[in-house]
Formats: sequence, C-alpha cells, structure tokens
Amino acid sequence: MKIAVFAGDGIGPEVTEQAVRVLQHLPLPLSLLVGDVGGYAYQRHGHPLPEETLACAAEADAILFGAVGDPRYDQLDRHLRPEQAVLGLRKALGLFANLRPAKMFGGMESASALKPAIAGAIDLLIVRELNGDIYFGKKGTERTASGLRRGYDVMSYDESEVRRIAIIGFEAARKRQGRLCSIDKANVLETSQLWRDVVIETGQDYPDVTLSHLYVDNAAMQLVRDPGQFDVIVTGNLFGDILSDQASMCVGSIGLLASASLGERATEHGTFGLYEPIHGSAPDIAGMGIANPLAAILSAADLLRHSLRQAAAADQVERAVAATLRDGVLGRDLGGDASTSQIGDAVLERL
Ligand SMILES: NC(=O)C1=CN([C@@H]2O[C@H](COP(=O)(O)OP(=O)(O)OC[C@H]3O[C@@H](n4cnc5c(N)ncnc54)[C@H](O)[C@@H]3O)[C@@H](O)[C@H]2O)C=CC1
Ligand SMILES: CC(C)CC(=O)C(=O)O
Ligand SMILES: [Mg+2]
Repeated sequence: MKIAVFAGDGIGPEVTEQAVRVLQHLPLPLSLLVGDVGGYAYQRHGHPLPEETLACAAEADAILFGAVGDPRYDQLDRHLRPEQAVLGLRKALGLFANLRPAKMFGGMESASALKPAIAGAIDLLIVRELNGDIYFGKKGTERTASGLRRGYDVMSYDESEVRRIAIIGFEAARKRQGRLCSIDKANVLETSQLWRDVVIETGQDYPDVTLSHLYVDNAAMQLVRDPGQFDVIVTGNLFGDILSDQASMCVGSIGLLASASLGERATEHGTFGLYEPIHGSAPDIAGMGIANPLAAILSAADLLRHSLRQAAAADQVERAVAATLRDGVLGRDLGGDASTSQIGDAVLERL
C-alpha cells in the first residue's frame, strides 16, 4: 500500500509529520513516497507541481497532502503560485468530490463559536464539487476601452459535472440520516439554476432522501443559527470552500476539519484519493510548532478508510483523536497550550 506524502508549505510539513507518525504506528504494510509541492517545490524545481510529483502521485494508492501557500510567491504569475499544486492535482487526477465532515467531538462544545446547546447537535457532511466552477473557468485581466484594468473569472458548470456530484451527495445522505440540502444562488446565477434543476432531476432516483434547497447567503446564516438541521450539504466549489471554513468554527477550530478528495479511479486497495486538512499553510503561525495537527491526522484516518479499506484502523485513529480532545490535550486554537508534537504524542499514546 503506497502513500504519496506531499507536505508542502507553512504548517503543512509540521502537521503532516504528526499524521505520518500515526500511520507508521499502525501495523500495516505501508510504503511512503515523498514529493515536493507548492512554494517549496517552486524553490527547488521552478514549478509548484513538478513532473516528478505527478509521477509519484500516479504510482501511489493515495496522497496525504499538507498545505500550500507562501506569501513570498504571491506576486508570481498565477500558474506558478504554490496554490496551483493543489488545484492542479485535484484536476489532473479527476478528484471531483470533496468530502468535508464537520462533527462535534465530545468536550468541544465550549470551544465552538456557537452556544454549547446549539453546537452539541452538529454532525454534518459538506460534499463540495472540486473540479469546476469559478476556480477553473476562463480567467484573465485586460484593459477596458477607457483604459481601466478589468479582471474576470468565468463561473460555469455543465450538467454532467453537477449530476456526478449530486449522486455523491444523495448516496452519502442515504447512508446517513437521509437528508440532502443543496446550496446554490439560483435566484441570481445561471450556473446555480442549472445546478438546482439537475439536483432535482437526480433526486428522482432517490425517493428515500429528503431534498431541500437553500440560497448560499441564507445557508451561511442557518449554519450558525441551527447547524443541527443539516445532514449532508451538496454545493459547488466556491460555496463549499467558504462554508466549510465557517463550519469548522461551529465545531471548534479549522484545525479539526479533514477532507477527502475522490474521483473514479479505483486502485487495488480501494478508491484513489487525496487527503488533506481543510486549512491552508497558515503563514502566521508557521514554524512556531503550535499548529493543530488533528485535521491532518483525521485526514490520514479518511485515507485509511476510503483508499486502503482499513476501516478498523481508521476507527482506531478517530477514537484516539476523540480521546485526546476529551482528555483536554488542546492546542492554542482550542484555548489550550499543547504544541503540535505534544498533540501528536497524545494521539499516539491513545492508539
Ligand atoms: N489546500 C491548501 O493547500 C490551501 C491553501 N491555502 C493557502 O494557505 C495560505 C494561507 O491562507 P489563509 O487564508 O491564511 O488560511 P489558513 O487556513 O492557512 O489560515 C487561516 C487561519 O487559521 C489558522 N489555522 C489554520 N490551520 C490551523 C491549524 N492547523 N492550527 C491552528 N490554527 C490554524 C491560521 O493560523 C490562520 O489564522 C494562502 O496562501 C492560501 O492560498 C488556503 C486554503 C487551503
Ligand atoms: C488553495 C485554495 C484554492 C483551496 C482552498 O481554499 C480549499 O480547498 O479549501
Ligand atoms: Mg479553503
């Protein structure tokens, strides 16, 4: 079972190190391949996603990804910016479905940005489309007739892209509490009207799933007002990106939210996927040893579950994370003072 480890920039290597320790602690025949991505790769190879890294991804059963982004490269041409590594991998590998669970761990109610009584009810899954939308449409800058600079990014979806992610949403809802909420902006956007129509059509094959729709502005409000109303959310790339960071604060911290990016490629061991925390490279705390590694560790658990069919090992890791939090081993993001490596130690002790 081959895992490609792409740690990246900022806190990426710090949190990935702890996730790798957890994987190596398990009695599984794992071999780890290492690849360069992001600003680190740009520095060494002149490109954020070098050919060697793509070759490494092709050889692996799954990718454990840290984070990319480095303010030193913010002025580079967009194609050379560190963030292109993660966007490029998602696209090149056909990873169109991004699963971002937000569940309240025991003991975290008071760390939530919400009142504990509201926070306690959260167990939702955001299914975010990952290969389309405004992130991948035509973009550019130009001069208007009057000489002003104008930037544009085209938002587009075709119905096959919407249908395949809608199916993922309905299937997930069917395995959970049977409720799917599709989030769009159909009152304004053509892409969203198509999105809504296709989700409704797809729903005809899922009479057992209760489908609802919200406009994204209302959804952002509802997520804070009553997150317990949501079971599975299905939404586009941009809205899913924003709403998942928001959901993270409902359950305590962005340092707790893992994600699985999946496509159609099957491997000998399961479904090929890329696993990463939902957070970025956090340059404001990089190198300080205070980043919360639990999102990265939970991403490793997702990897075990989806790509290696090691459900028992995944459960074991998730239980160790839950116990770490319940025992009050908390990083600064959750009001504690445990360092990145102390949190990793605590998870290993509980495994
Ligand atoms: N998948 C990826 O690689 C992503 C990359 N980025 C990139 O990361 C860079 C920084 O972006 P930001 O907007 O600042 O978002 P960010 O997610 O990196 O950080 C947002 C805030 O959350 C805190 N934070 C993030 N992860 C944490 C953790 N594990 N423990 C404790 N605190 C944590 C940070 O210190 C910061 O205050 C940018 O270059 C951005 O493009 C952003 C999101 C995803
Ligand atoms: C680097 C960004 C484009 C990605 C992002 O913010 C995310 O996937 O959460
Ligand atoms: Mg994001």
